[in-house]
Amino acid sequence: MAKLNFGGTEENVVTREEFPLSKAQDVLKNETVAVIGYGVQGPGQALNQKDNGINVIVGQRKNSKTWDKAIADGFVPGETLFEIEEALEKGTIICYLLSDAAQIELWPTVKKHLTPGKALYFSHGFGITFNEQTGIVPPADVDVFLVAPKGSGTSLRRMFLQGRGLNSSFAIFQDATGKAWERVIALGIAVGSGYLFETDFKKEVFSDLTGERGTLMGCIQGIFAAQYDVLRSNGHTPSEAFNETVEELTQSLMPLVAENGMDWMYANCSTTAQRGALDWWKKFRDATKPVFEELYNSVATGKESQRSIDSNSQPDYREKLNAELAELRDSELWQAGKTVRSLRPENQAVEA
Ligand SMILES: NC(=O)c1ccc[n+]([C@@H]2O[C@H](COP(=O)([O-])OP(=O)(O)OC[C@H]3O[C@@H](n4cnc5c(N)ncnc54)[C@H](O)[C@@H]3O)[C@@H](O)[C@H]2O)c1
Ligand SMILES: CC(C)(O)[C@@H](O)C(=O)O
Ligand SMILES: [Mg+2]
Ligand SMILES: [Mg+2]
Repeated sequence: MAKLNFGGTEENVVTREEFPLSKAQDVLKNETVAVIGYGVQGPGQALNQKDNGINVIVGQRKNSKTWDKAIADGFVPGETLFEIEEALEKGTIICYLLSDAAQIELWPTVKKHLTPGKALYFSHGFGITFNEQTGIVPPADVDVFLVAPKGSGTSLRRMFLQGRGLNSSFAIFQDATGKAWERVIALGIAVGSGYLFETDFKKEVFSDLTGERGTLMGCIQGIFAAQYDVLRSNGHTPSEAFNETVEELTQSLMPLVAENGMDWMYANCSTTAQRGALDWWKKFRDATKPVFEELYNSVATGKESQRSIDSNSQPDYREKLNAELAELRDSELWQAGKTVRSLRPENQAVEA
């Protein structure tokens, strides 16, 4: 494993150079990787493994939309697509990719099929870390590890098809066979990770829950809404407010940050903008830091996981979720966004 310097701290990472696909294929050549669940991560990970020449099968409930999606994606019933129990029986590595709440319900069935030497793979530290809430306690004679792609399963697949790779963290919770390390790294490469950085189950779930509730999803929508509202209440049009809040960020400035960091993006804006941004960023940091402290505490005390379990296990979960998503979709901000997106030249019909 290479040790790299991350801003002054040395950390372990595994690159594709160190662990090429050919090595992953060799490690996994006698394994049957059973991907259980075909929601968001399931398709990304299963398809990337299939395209990478790994012996992968999918376990999914028959007569479900995602069963049909798996067929449309090229998995063949009776050959590479099975009912969940059949896939659990055939798999030597079980990739447990149901939603975190659904993993609780299916756990007794999964456990039954975890015979000695098999491996249980997660993409999140949730089930194991919060085992008092989930009841997920694996037998001692199986390997237990995770590869957690740091992004949506949709991006994992898209980036793979573009010849790129999303980065993932990996962790080993239990090494029963003595081969957990090569198995987990091989899987990490096979699912399309660009590189893998080391963590443990608890750190993965604490950081992941914080990130998605924070800057990645929750906080960003919150600050978009706040700035948009201020602009609108001061008489700015929806198009101006949206462009100055969201469109410029996603289309122009964040790609520059992704390429070369925040200072470089600042350096490529006007001296006027630089002055203002440098004056204001610490004020925003100080205003939001207490909220992030509250959030981390809510994660670390198990409040967030319990809330996810309680709400995501309800039978009308999908309907309630759709209503909450509709509230966002129908808001003026995102309706303005829809029009703005339609105006991007690449989204306009080509003129004859
Ligand atoms: N969504 C992502 O992009 C993402 C990113 C990183 C990690 N993860 C982790 O990956 C894992 C899978 O997440 P996901 O978002 O792909 O899951 P998901 O919510 O898309 O659900 C996956 C599958 O679970 C099935 N399912 C739901 N309830 C079921 C039940 N009771 N019995 C049988 N099947 C059931 C659904 O049909 C679906 O096919 C989770 O641990 C999650 O935290 C997800
Ligand atoms: C894609 C995310 C937000 O990184 C993931 O953590 C998830 O739970 O979907
Ligand atoms: Mg997450
Ligand atoms: Mg995440």
